Amino acid sequence: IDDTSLFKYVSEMGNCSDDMLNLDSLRKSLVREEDTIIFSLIERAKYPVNSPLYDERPGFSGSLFEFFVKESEAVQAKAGRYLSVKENAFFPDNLPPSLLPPCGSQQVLNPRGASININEKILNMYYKNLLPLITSDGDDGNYAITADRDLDFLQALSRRIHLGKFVAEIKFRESPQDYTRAILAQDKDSLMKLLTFESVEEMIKKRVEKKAMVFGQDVDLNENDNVGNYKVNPSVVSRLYGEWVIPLTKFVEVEYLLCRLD
Ligand SMILES: C=C(O[C@@H]1C=C(C(=O)O)C=C[C@H]1O)C(=O)O
Repeated sequence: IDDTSLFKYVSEMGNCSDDMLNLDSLRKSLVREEDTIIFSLIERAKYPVNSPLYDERPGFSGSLFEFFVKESEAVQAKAGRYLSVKENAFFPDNLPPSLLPPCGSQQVLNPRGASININEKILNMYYKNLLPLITSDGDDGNYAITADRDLDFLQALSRRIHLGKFVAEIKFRESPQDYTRAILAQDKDSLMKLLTFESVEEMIKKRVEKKAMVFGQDVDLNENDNVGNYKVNPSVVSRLYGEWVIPLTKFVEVEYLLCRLD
């Protein structure tokens, strides 16, 4: 197979509607995900760290948190959540099948790339880096509701980060020649350079900080009473994006591109 037919093959593979594969409209979805992420972060931060939730417990084959997530994901799998290529389970092994049939939507992604799931990485980052940053010390015993808030937040993070697959697909289709060269060489550094837009990243970090100020302020009827009182520290939200959300999205983009020609 020569280069020209390879480009033709890969550009035609998985045709789909224009707005699914348009960088501007996909970036609008990423902006909307920011709201979900910040609101769910505020909700989780309402509770202290509640660390016994994450400790191994006899009778649970793991922690109470793992039990909560696995059971919740089993219900959601039956209701068809994971039929969507945008949704990835945290514990994908042994999930029950969906009780609903697949909706027959078009596969726009490379099938191997579509199955990338970095939730284990996201979960490790959550335990190690995020929880200590966003929660206060302490244990108020509200484990089930805390686990529920954790899961909402984690699902929002995971959805945003895995949208990197679609971003990568669009970028590939926009410049197949440049990407194909780097993919054939399996050159991660070049792929990272090609897909990075620093000005977009800077704008995002500023915007999420501003959103955290707006969403996290106390609202009452006296003007200017609550300036500077935020439910989560806005600079933590900017850090969340700069150190984890954006790098992990780009990690997914690179992983997707590496197998785009398989
Ligand atoms: C997601 C994109 O790719 C990269 C990752 C970004 C992000 O995670 O927000 C932003 C810009 C790019 O460096 C994009 O181009 O929109």
